Amino acid sequence: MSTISGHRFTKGHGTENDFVILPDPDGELDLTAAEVARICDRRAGIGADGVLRVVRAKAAGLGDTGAEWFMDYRNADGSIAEMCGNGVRVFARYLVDSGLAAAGDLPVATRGGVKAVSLGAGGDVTVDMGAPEVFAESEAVLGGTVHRGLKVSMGNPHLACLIDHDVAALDLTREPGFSAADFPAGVNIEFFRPVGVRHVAMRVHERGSGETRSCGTGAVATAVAAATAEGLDPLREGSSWTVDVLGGRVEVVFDGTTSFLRGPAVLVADGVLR
Ligand SMILES: N[C@@H](CCC[C@H](N)C(=O)O)C(=O)O
Repeated sequence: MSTISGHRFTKGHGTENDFVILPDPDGELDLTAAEVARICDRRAGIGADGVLRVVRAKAAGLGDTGAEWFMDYRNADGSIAEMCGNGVRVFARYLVDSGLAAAGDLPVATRGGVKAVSLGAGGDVTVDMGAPEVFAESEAVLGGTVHRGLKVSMGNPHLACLIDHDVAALDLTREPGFSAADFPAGVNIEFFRPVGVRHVAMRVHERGSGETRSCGTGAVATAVAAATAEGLDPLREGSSWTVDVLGGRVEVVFDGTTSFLRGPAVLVADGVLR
């Protein structure tokens, strides 16, 4: 197994949820949590919310999933997560821009299942995020205030809390409190407020990464909670949502069967790790 020293990387982001992309087609990189944390360090490293290791599904030991590529996603603290909605869009952009896949429709294997990603002629990338799993309500505690929220799984765990004031006023420098009984593996916590018709503003504290400027799975979980708060059933009724995040805007569509996430995915730099 090789070390990461001398390894090539690409930096990219989706609405400023940023990632270091490590190409490892043959699965030779034995990436440790400490190495990921060092890469993601914003002062001593390159800086990112997470790492996307690009590995052939076969080399990752996956059976026949129908996807040639596996997104090995890691949070900034080195922990592993099942899914990353912005990450998989940036991952697909990387595959296409580096000639590893053709534009159009592209299946990508993740720990949360195979996701169908499509890259059109413009800069936006859309991913079929699958049907959200909706559970009961739970609570987050922020600055001594208890916020009720909806527990949603997008492959990874979310608690989406509707609040009644501007999301800009929130202090997310520290992890909000949550029920360890409801979320034994930790949770990504979204706070959102309606700002228009089927249009919400959201901020997020991500498990393993802290506050980020966007979260794709979180945007879908938020749209689920916003639709539910309006008396809609996002699993059965179609609706489209605009989600404003600190790093821009993404769109979420429910078609009665599945959910789609659309937004920009941008590559900004290439380099070599020392
Ligand atoms: N930013 C991602 C989610 C990344 C994983 C998350 N921090 C977790 O631990 O579940 C997204 O765009 O979905």
